Amino acid sequence: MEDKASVDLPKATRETILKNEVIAEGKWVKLEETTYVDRLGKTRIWECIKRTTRKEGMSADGVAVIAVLQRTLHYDCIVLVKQFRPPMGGYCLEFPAGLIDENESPESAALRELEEETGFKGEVTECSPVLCLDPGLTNCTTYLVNVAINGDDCQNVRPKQKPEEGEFVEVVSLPKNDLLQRIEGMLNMGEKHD
Ligand SMILES: Nc1nc(=O)[nH]c2c1ncn2[C@H]1C[C@H](O)[C@@H](COP(=O)(O)OP(=O)(O)O)O1
Repeated sequence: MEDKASVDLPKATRETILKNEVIAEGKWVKLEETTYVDRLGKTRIWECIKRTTRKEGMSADGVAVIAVLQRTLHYDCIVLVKQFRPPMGGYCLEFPAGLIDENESPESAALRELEEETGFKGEVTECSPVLCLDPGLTNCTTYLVNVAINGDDCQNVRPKQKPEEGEFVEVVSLPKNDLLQRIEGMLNMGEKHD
């Protein structure tokens, strides 16, 4: 019998980028129009936001740090930061994060950003592959870096933040198990219960 779908559908080709045109550029980000050919051979345009800070050869723009604060006789806590985010017009609770400096490894960037934003010194336990967070909008990429903080260590007993100019960060530590339960609850939200 004839396979009708393969007769009716135009032949698919691989998508190709033709050009990137900068429409507007600021100090930190730029708006580009990307002209590409879709899988059916049609030429299309996509509006993209890119960071200006991405240098040639950099594997990702930034790091986000999943930091677990471990202390004797305390529940393990995830260290988060709360700060005003102008694009959101409000406060956001986030993993400590920041841009990777030139020639800096994701692990070093993670430990540096964690210390700057929270004062805690930690040890990297794992690093993710490069992740894209909003690929329909931006080519911005990040590593998720797991860090363990020994809260009993004297250098972590009274952590002192090292904020950059204009950076105002509040540290919020939440019990790891509570957070995991919440996430698990959210993942189960769509499931049927008897
Ligand atoms: N999109 C941005 N607009 C700005 O006006 N300024 C920005 C943007 N992204 C980063 N920055 C500035 C703010 C800081 O001075 C530096 C470094 O930021 P970093 O701490 O590495 O990252 P964030 O945690 O996302 O601020 O860049």
